[in-house]
Amino acid sequence: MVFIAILAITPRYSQGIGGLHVFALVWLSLFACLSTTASCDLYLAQSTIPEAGLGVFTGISRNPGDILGAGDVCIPLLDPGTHHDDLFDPFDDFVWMGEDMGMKMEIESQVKAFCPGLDCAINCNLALINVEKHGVDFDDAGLHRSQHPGAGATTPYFNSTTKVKRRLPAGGELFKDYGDSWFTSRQKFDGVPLSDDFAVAQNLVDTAFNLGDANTDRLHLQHLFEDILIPIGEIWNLTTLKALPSSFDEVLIANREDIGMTHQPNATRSLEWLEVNGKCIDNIVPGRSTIDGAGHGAFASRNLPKGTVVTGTPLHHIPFQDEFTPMYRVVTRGQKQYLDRREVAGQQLVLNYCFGHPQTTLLLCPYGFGVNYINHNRSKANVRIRWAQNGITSHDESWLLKSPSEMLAETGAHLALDYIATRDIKRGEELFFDYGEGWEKAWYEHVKDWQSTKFWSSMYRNGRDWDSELQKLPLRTTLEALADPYPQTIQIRCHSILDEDAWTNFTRSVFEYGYPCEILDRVKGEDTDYMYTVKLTTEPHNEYDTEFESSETLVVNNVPRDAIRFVDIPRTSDIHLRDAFRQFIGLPNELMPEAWKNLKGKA
Ligand SMILES: C[S@@+](CC[C@H](N)C(=O)[O-])C[C@H]1O[C@@H](n2cnc3c(N)ncnc32)[C@H](O)[C@@H]1O
Repeated sequence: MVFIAILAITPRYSQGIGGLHVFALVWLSLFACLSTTASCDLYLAQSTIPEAGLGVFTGISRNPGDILGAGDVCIPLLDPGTHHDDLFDPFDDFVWMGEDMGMKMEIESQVKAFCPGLDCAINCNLALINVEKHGVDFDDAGLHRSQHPGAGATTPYFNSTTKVKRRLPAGGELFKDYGDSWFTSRQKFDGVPLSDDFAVAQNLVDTAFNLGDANTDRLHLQHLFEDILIPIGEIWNLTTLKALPSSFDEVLIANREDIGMTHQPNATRSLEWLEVNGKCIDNIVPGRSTIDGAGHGAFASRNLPKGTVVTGTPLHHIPFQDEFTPMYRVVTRGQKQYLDRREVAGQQLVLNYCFGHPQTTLLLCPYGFGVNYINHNRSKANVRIRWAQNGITSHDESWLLKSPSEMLAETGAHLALDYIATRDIKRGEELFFDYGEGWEKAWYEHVKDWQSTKFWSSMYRNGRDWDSELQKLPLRTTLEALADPYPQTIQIRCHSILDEDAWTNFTRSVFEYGYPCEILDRVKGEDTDYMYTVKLTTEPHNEYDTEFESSETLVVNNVPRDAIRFVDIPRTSDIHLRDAFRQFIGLPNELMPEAWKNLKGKA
């Protein structure tokens, strides 16, 4: 997403071929790619949008509804704007609202979601949105805080997938909608057409064609577009005019299909080009690790002969780790909570997913596909890492000569790693690499220290587990809960659609949160489940929710159980555990450049 859409300067394909032929040629050339067998279903390669960095391409044609990608992790970044100095945020252009990834209840303030893989690498082209976010699952991989030293050390938000919205030819670049505000909030995109501009331009094309018989009036139409509207668009800096097709051939395509299709040729690369210049990114599927307590792991999706580049990953650079990963203590004064910046209470979970080295302050966080699932195992290691080839997947060798301070000025990916199979790997085998001696030592020490405290939390269950376990039991009223309370880590929330005649049930998706509510009463009909009377407190206007200006209390009757759910209280989930394991992955000594060693002699 430093990978950016710069629609205004996207070059158009050449003009001057007869309209209908152009249309046929477009599709012929797009689907000619199909005759070549792709060895890979998804590639990472230079975007077709100029200056937009990397992009993701499909190796096969896709239809609406197809699910792409094996599903990557999503890592919560807790209140990052508060915990770290705002001077440098390497993740800024690469994160989603935590709320959209099911993370809203992690803390009461802002949570952002760092979702490597497709979520990080797909660019936005507002004229040709062809994919959308499909969903994230929640699964703590069976790591219970009373039994596993690994509880809270891995993200439970995983399997983040992407769905196809419109037909894609083999070789087509994927584009997701970042929303108009992503463009309007960045000065460099001033004058870029927004989604409404494309809608109006499409309407203009369709209206012009509807004015008369397209065959008899064709010359008039051609004149209208070529001699009037397109030149006016070049003179006047109107975004709607810029959204119009740039030739009459394209107008014909826009009328026959839609404006998006006029952008498809420029957004498509040949499979031969992708094989040479891209990196295959679908060799990995996630699953529960075969290592007890390690959470999820990465598995080979196909046989991978020794020497195969299993995957490649660009890296976010954090020049000074201490300015990004520490989390400060939260102090409560009256009704308000403050961060005490004098006391570091822990580290952001993302640390466990990044590479570091004791001799440098630099942290490198991979956002490639599936790489964040690969666990440590020295004896069973079947992949190793090496620097990517210069110029491929954003790797710039000159960055191996820069000091961490010199990296401060720039965000975006400038370094990249390849993961190489060190032996033949069979489809379905778990992938491992060596995180290094430092990591292993830290892990064993953590396991040793952790064991003494494991009994205190044996009763803990997260809100989602409570919700499904108590699904069939009547909910306790507030009075009953005084005598028989629910655990202090959970709260009850009711669906936010308040119309009593149309109660909307929670779908159990991770994205719905509702409002805090109390159960005042319940009644059971003869043939019906319990219905509840609830007191619901709407949440005041905040950046996510514009419905209520201030908090209101409402009593609602006849609320079904499916419109009520248990949710974690903020800051109580496993990732907030004080003794959760935090340790970066060791960058091997042989990959560690001298220029980065700003802690040499101090460590
Ligand atoms: C890059 S993540 C690997 C993916 C992770 N297992 C997950 O579920 O998201 C690194 C973290 O995985 C866990 N891990 C990796 N290898 C492990 C091992 N051999 N034993 C225990 N935990 C391991 C640790 O919590 C580590 O900090």
